[in-house]
Parts: sequence; structure tokens; C-alpha cells
Amino acid sequence: MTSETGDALEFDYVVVGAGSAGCVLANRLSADPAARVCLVEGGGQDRTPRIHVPAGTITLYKSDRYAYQFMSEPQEKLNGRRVHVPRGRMLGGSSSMNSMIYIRGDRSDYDGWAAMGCPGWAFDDVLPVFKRFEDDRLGLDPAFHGTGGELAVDRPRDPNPASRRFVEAAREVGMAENPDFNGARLEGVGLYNVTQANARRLSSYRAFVHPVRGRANLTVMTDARVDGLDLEGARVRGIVVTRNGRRLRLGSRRETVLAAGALGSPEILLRSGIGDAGELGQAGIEPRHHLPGVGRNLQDHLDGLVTVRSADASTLGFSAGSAPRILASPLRYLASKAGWLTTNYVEAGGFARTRFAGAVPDVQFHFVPGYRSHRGRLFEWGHGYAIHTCVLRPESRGRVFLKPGPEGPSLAIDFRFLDKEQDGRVLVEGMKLARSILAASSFAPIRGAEIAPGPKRASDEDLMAYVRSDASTVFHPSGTCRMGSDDLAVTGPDLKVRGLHGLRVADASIMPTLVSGNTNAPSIMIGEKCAAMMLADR
Ligand SMILES: Cc1cc2nc3c(=O)[nH]c(=O)nc-3n(C[C@H](O)[C@H](O)[C@H](O)COP(=O)(O)OP(=O)(O)OC[C@H]3O[C@@H](n4cnc5c(N)ncnc54)[C@H](O)[C@@H]3O)c2cc1C
Repeated sequence: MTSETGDALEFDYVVVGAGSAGCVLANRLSADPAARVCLVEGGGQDRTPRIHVPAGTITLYKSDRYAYQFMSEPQEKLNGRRVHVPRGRMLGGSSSMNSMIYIRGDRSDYDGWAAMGCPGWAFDDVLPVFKRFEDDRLGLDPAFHGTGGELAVDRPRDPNPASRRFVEAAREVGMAENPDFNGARLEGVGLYNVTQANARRLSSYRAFVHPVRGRANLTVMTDARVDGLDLEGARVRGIVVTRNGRRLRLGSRRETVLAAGALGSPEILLRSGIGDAGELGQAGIEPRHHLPGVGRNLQDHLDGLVTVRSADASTLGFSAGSAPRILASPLRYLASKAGWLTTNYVEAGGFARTRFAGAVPDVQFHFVPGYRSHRGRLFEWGHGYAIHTCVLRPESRGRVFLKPGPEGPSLAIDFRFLDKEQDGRVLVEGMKLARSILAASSFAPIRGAEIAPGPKRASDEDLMAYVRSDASTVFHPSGTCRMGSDDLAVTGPDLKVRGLHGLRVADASIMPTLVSGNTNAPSIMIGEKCAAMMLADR
């Protein structure tokens, strides 16, 4: 650490959250040796192989050490169930625990943002930003891909044969193979590209901060939980953190950026008294700046699972038949970067249109070449394969808010899943498409019984009941500090928090609408674009 003077530390820029967006921000802002930058992270280091070896990802999902283990409020339309919401808590944030799929979404997502009052965010505006940080290792179309950036994008090293079967099966039922979901069109099926280099995860931290950690003007502070903002009237002067049981003030002479994610950023704003003044008062927080949109507009990709058992031991799974492969996997990984340990578990998938869709896909498939537990377990004995299907552009909107409690206010997450019934109808149609893929002859050699939803659940009503009893998310919460130009927007298109000075938000929370795909690359793009706007403002 640099420039500690008692309990006060002064920087030019303070970035809160070393996740997908925060790490690229810290890199770009500290490229100028004259600018003192502090990147503040609530979690710890990223030194375990569970993060770096791709197959380790599954062990992070329920880890208390490397993830915040949130549970949602009871979801009324999901039979009152609470939904598990893990978020990364370490250097790299959720990019250190995610499944490494690299997807941007559809052109229309960004054009839609621009049309909703966010000039500068249309696809043609953001494509060069995506290309700037990308290092395409596959020789894809340079009109859509960058090379020489920090974030390597590659193919899964050694996909399981069942992933190829998925692609063939989808072709059998009329879906086109798409060799590049980040190219001219999103629709189709194929192998996903992944953020890996040399068969190791490339988190945002490893891509953007680790290589420049030696910069004398960059301080990376871990295990530092940000409690709130240091406000002087409408000016943000810095942040207040708790670290090793001590409270510290970190000053920011120029700007503070919240990049704490779609749950963390609104929580920090609300705890600082920035939000709906009436609701803050009820939660026992003194209102400092009335901004009623904070925490609203929460969106996520609701997901339904179809999982099939298999007698064949070639898929990922634990059995006597797979024991030799499992035992040999560390050696294969070290010697030739192949085998089980290279898997990100979601090696293939795609984008399809249900009968409700217009020109753009409305569902995404994540194919898992292993037996996905139908009862919420991390591992199950034996073999199988599964398709997760999610609704790409949900209509339902939820919110995060502070709930009063005996130990002070705590964060509450209410997705309001299926508040708009159409989301459920799209999901049911998508799951029917998934079932048609699984029924194609390409799967015949390894097909076993469908475990979930199970053959008895055949009608649309049965599937909707299954969605209510079992649907979960694919971990893409977004939209809770929405940018825009209207009264409920939290930031403007410049990502400056409306009505305050010296504060921006840059992470998945600023998305006006959820993108049609996974959210890591879009979050990095948001960080990259925010940094460019900040540097232009100097
Ligand atoms: C299990 C899982 C699998 C996923 N799979 C994929 C995938 O394959 N592909 C994909 O594109 N997307 C995937 N995602 C989603 C994607 O990773 C996230 O949308 C993206 O990382 C969000 O980036 P962010 O910058 O908004 O937040 P994050 O990356 O979550 O970063 C926020 C950071 O802020 C820190 N923080 C929060 N609050 C505080 C505080 N008060 N004080 C200090 N620090 C704080 C956190 O510890 C964290 O490091 C997955 C997510 C999960 C959880």
C-alpha cells in the first residue's frame, strides 16, 4: 500500500469493487503515473487453484470464503421460494467465480439502451470498446473482434464429446450452428468461447490489474468493506471502509466510482442515504439525497433445467467407470492442458427464438455435459447431461432495498420473478425447445431417463408448475442503478450519479435492460467506457 498517513489516505480516484468492471477501470485510470488510484475490494486474494483451474469453478459457487451467499426474498410466484444469489467476493469479483463464457449480447440490446435515453451506448458505439480489451485467440472476423487487448478469448480446450452431441442434436431439430455468437448474429448453437488463457481462467483481475500491480501510483486494498460514501453536501469526498476491524476514510480528490456490482453498488448508495427518502427513513437511514430509482429495475435471467441421466460414463461425473479419467486428470492438465480439469462445465449452448420471439432470440441454452442435480446438490453420483434454458429479456422488474433488522438494516433482494406472466410462458416454450434437442437422435447412444422435470410433466401447465417449484437464475442480476435521462434514472449516460458531484457507478447495475446473454463482457465494457469518459473529463 502507498500513502498511508494515519487513518486518512488520499487518492485522485477511488474505485470500489475489484470485479469485472472495477479492474479495467483501475488499469486505465492508473495508466497515467501522475494519477493516484485506489482499488478497494471487500474480499481477499485470488490465490487458490480453485479459481484458476477452470473445473474448480464449481467449488466456489457455495463457498463462504470466495462468494457472498445471498438469498432472495421469498418469491411469491415461485411458490414462496428463496433463490440463491452467489456473487464473487475476492480479487476479480464474480469474474473469478463465473463460468467464463464470453458473450456480448445482441446488437439490439445496446441500440435499445441508446433509444431509452442513453446516447453513446448504441452497438456501434460500444463495439470498439469491446474490441479494445479483447485478445481474440481464434482468428475471428476482425470487424467484430479485437486482438492485443488484455482479455484473452479462446475455445474450451478439451470439450466433452456430449457438448458436440448437443450441437448436432440442435442442428437436427432445425437450429443453425453459429461459429461465433459475438459476430454478425447471435442466433444459433455452438461451443461457447471462454475467457481463458492457456487453459487457465482469465478473471478481470488477472487480465487488467495483476500485470500492472507494480505501478507505484496504484494501491489495491483487499478485505476492505466499503460502508458508505463520505459526502459533503452534494460532493462525494471519498469513502468509509472497515478493514481489520478499523474504520478508515479514503479520500478521492477527483472522483469515486462504485463498481461493486448490481447488489453492492445500490447497497452502498442506500447505506449512504442516497435513494428513496421515504424508504430510507423507514429503514432507519438518514436520507441525504433523494434518488428514488436506486435499487429499482432489478432484472435477472430466470432459468429452467432439463436434466437427463445416462448409463454412459463418458460425460463428466463420478462413477467406477470414470475413476481412471478422474485420477489421471491432474496429470493430463499439467502435461497437456487437456482433460476434465479444463472444463467450464457449460461448454456449449446457444440462442433460439420461441414462438413468442420477434427477430431476436428470446431464450438462451447452457448445455452441461454432466448430471446436473435436480435437488440443488453440487455433485451427484453418476452420469448425465442437462440443458439450462433462460429467458433473455424478462419483463418482470424487482428491486433491492434495505430491510430494518435487530442488527441494523440488511440488503434485501426481491426479483419479483414471473411478476409478468409472459416470462413464464417464454421459459416454458424454451424448455420445450430444449427437450426437443435432447430427444434428437444424436443423443440416442447416451440417452437415459429424464430426471427433471421428468416424463410425467408433459403439458404447458405441468412445465409452468415445475418452473414455479424449481426455476432459479443464471446469476446475472443487473439494472439496479439504471442509467438514463429520466427522473428514475440513477446515473446519466455519463455514469455520473444524478444530483451529486464526484461520483459515478460503473458495473452491471447501470444496465437499463438486461443484455441478451451472459453479463461479464458487458460489465467489463461498462468499466472500460466509464474510464474513457473519466479520462476525457480530466
Ligand atoms: C456463478 C456465476 C457464474 C457466472 N457465469 C458467467 C459466465 O459464464 N459468463 C458471463 O459473462 N457472466 C457470468 N456470470 C455473471 C458475471 O460474472 C457478472 O455479471 C459480472 O462479473 C458482474 O460484474 P460487476 O463488475 O458488475 O460485479 P462483480 O464482478 O461481482 O464485482 C463486484 C465487486 O465488488 C466487491 N464489493 C461488493 N460490495 C462491496 C463493498 N461494500 N465493499 C467493497 N467491495 C465490495 C465484490 O467483492 C466484488 O469483487 C456469472 C456469475 C456467477 C455468480
